[in-house]
Amino acid sequence: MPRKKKSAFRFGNKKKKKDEYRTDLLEKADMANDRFAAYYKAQGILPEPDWEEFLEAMRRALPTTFRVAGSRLTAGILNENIQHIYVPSLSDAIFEDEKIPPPVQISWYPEGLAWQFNVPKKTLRKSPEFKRFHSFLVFETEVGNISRQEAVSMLPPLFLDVEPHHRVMDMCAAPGSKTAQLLEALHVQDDTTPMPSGLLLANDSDHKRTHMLIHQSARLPSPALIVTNLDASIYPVIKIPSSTHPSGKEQLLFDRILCDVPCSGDGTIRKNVGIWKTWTPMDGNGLHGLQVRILQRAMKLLKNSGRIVYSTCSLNPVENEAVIAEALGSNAGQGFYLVDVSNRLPQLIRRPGLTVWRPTADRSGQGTHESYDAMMKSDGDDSLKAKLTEGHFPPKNADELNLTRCLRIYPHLQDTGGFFVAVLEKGPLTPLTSERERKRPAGEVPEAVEPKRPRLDAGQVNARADSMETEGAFPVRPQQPVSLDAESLAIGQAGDASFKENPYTFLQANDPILLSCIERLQLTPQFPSTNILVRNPAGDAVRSLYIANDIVRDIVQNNDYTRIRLTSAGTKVMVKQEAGRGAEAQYRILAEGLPVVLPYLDPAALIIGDLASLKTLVESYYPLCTTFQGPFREVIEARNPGGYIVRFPAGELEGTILSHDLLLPIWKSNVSITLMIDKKAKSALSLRLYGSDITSKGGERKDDAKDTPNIDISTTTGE
Ligand SMILES: C[S@@+](CC[C@H](N)C(=O)[O-])C[C@H]1O[C@@H](n2cnc3c(N)ncnc32)[C@H](O)[C@@H]1O
Repeated sequence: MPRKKKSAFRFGNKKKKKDEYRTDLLEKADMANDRFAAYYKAQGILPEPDWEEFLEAMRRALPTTFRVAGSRLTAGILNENIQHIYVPSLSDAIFEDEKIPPPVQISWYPEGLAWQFNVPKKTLRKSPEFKRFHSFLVFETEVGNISRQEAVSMLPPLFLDVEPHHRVMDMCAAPGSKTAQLLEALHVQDDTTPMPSGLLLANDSDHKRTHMLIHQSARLPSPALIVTNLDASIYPVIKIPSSTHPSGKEQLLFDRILCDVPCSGDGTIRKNVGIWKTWTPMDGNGLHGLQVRILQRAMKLLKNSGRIVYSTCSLNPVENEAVIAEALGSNAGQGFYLVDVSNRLPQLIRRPGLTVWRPTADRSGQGTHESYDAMMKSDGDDSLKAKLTEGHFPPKNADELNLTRCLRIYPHLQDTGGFFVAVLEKGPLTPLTSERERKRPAGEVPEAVEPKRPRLDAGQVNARADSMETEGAFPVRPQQPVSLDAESLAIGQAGDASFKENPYTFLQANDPILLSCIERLQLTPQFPSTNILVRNPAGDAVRSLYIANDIVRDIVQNNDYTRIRLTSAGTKVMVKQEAGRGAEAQYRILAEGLPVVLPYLDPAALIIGDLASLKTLVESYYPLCTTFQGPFREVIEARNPGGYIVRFPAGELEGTILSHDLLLPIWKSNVSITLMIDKKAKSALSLRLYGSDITSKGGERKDDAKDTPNIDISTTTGE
């Protein structure tokens, strides 16, 4: 429940202005917690002179930050629009006699694609200069071209260095802001190769949240994406065909793994101000065990020479350096080490990881101990001592582990949230492990890699809120409990009957529906017919056809879908469309599936449009074919009812500039056509092209195209 706004007047005018940015006012005097102060001072996370500045920053509202997302081409165009149209138009903005600062680029984010601005929401909505920018942000966010994400939350994917051929796992992925970044990296060569050979396996143990993740990732539709719903700490072996043995299978190992683990989230206190009231050292203590097990599991799933990024939005060393140290300690001899990333993102101000810290099981934050032995020898309550393990404490070999290579980000350094990142790599095999590998018969899945049943932490763990949910994109409580119940722990080799999602089935390449689809849509012989899936128990081509790349197909075909709790695979590319009066239903290519299908579309199938026709299609929902002029009208009048792709060549008309060719799907009925993109995407396109939303609202018919079916142009996923 949002807190009731309290008056900010008692701070006087100057203070009031700063607090205007808050949506959830808690009086500044209440933004204090003795337990927090006692504990973090004892940890020595900062030099004493920095403490007040740090606390002051922790109490200020977080600036709005966003990232220009989506495909490289769209991102480039949008970023130029922000830089050359919106920023200049906002440079002299005055609101209530005060000059408002325009958005600025976040200095350390590559290619200037991330932005920060400190403007109260009220100003955004009321000031005319900001209103247009606000609409732009809203529409482009809706269509996935802009991701409102906390600046520090953008860091882990940057350190992961994902390439299009990598097999990547995002172990705790929901709601998916980092998954989106990883997908973008996987698709970075989309202009030439829209079907990357790599994989992104995004997982979350919370079923509801996996659906947020799917919704979120649908904004960058990918044939390389799989979503599963499992406990990452006991993630099962995924089998794929052996690369060396024709009929054998091998374990899927990953080149890159992101462990953005559940944490206490005290680094998000600037937006989750409720943490001020509730924080105790026990929040982090209780999560340490799960965090270690997730990281240890990731280490088992990593290829040699692979990379793991471990991150939290917590400042607590027990959730950070202690986890890294314990996981490295338990994998000694496996070639893991902390990577020195001090030369990466030079504009990012960071502090080194800690080598000493002082855990406590005392809720007051007092009674900290330098080591496990010291705690055990101390007077005090044994039941409290039992809450801490040796792993909560600094290891004796902290220097050897290079814990200072971890990154700590503090709010006062660059006006961000608090964050922790560690980059781990696995070097080449040690002689001992190489020997074991050599002895295993070719193609055999090693048994030892299946996770053991872990020791359970007492009670439940709290999943921390991440940027998207608290920024209002999803109505989820920030501290959602995730239970580690016996059932989820039992997922091993056997299927999971409690899993209720529909299975995916690949169509035969000679499936008659698929063949007729290929013929009607004029797809070339190179179209990957063996990579088309449907989602229903019978495996029938019902309403939607999905496409997956080869590695996704291998996973779906070689693993029981209930065992891996397969929640999503590949991306939807075609749907069956009712064709209206008397005509037969047929499949059409979805706008979001177009980038993947386009390379297989016979160029003769494309209709060439013009900028005047584009404007008509954007303005109205079902314009009659007779509304159009010239060659475009001739071509569409000659076509049978059905779905087509129109190429609008780059050009200029009456001040409207189309800088790149635009490809859009249309549906042609007997007498009218309609643009097959959803309303928000259409509004975003309109704003980009014409500077305002010229679309007719609500999709009412402005003509008498009575034969036009009511077309569902939503972009939701699922059958
Ligand atoms: C910090 S959030 C992840 C945020 C996400 N990476 C993003 O950028 O949007 C942690 C996530 O871990 C999930 N989680 C908690 N326990 C888990 C477990 N044992 N296995 C997998 N996911 C878990 C929670 O449901 C939550 O979505």
